[in-house]
Amino acid sequence: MIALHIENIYKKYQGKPVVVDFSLQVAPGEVVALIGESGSGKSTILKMIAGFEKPSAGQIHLYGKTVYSNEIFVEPEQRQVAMVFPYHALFPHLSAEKNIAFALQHHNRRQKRKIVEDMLNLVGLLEFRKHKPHQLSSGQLQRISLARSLAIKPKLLLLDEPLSKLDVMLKKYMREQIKRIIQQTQTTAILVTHDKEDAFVIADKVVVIKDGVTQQIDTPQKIYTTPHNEYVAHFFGEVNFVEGKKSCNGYNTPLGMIETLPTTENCTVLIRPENVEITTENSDTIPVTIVKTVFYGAQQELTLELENGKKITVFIPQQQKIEVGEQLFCKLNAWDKIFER
Ligand SMILES: Nc1ncnc2c1ncn2[C@@H]1O[C@H](COP(=O)(O)OP(=O)(O)OP(=O)(O)O)[C@@H](O)[C@H]1O
Repeated sequence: MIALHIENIYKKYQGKPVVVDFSLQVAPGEVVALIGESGSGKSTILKMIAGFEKPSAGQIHLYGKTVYSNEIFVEPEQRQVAMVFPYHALFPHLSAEKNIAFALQHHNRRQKRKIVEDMLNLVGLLEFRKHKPHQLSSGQLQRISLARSLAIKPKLLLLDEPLSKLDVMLKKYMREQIKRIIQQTQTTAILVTHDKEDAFVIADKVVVIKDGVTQQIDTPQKIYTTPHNEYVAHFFGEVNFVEGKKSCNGYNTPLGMIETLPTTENCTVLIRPENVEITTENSDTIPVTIVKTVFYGAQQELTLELENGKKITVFIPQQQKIEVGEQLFCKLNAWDKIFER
């Protein structure tokens, strides 16, 4: 059984395509993150799943039932889909428990009390049940909002940038809380984010979108280690690209020989900053000049200039003392991916 099956949906606004031939299958209990730059069409996809927007073409099925096609449009309230927004959107005059109970219009009092208590326990806020929104912190508000969405046992939970308004420390904590709560309730969920850590920590599967077009659908590990293209590689952190030319036992690059079986004349090699080492050793190494250093706490980021003028970014431990202007050497410890051309 597939929980959510999206087939080739398109969306245009004023003639401009914002979602192009988007397809996705989500298994029950799976958590999928849609990630992309601002304006890439993520929220539009979420709105089409919820039924707040109609696709220009394509089909959407929820647990085998078609909720959108040329002939069919199931209203949002009939889809059993819940949505969590970055702004918690709780009623300010109602307590936490009443906000959660509000979603449970079709239950009797006893059922309501039980579900509300279960939900407050789930999000770890039972003792705050009588608090009104203004008496709760941002993280607590977001957890109550999640509890309210989950109270109706939705077939699908849609999370639109739920952590974007939180500070860094709270974001990290809430990421883990959301993951735990979703796992514990075995909820099928789609998360929209532009933060790679949200996607990597919370999701089982990540969809990278650029200008409405899917670039890759994969596990977080595969997205990071085997990106389909240079855009995906770039999106998930600092990367270097160097040009390679075919030679008898690999590709020749400005960072040395990459030993592999060359299949094309030219290639671009993806090298992550952690795979380049700085050394004073001048044999089997490449001479470089340090042109920039940036302190990031546990590590520092260096910009190196090769003899041909090409600049490379590397990360080194904070303890290694290196100054701008120093002439040193670098060594390639590993390469990440070859894009053949
Ligand atoms: N109702 C609308 N009418 C016209 N254009 C719209 C409408 N809603 C969204 N758009 C446009 O569609 C494109 C995709 O918007 P969308 O909100 O889906 O992107 P997003 O990836 O979610 O961005 P963000 O991360 O900033 O929320 C944008 O160019 C946006 O301006």
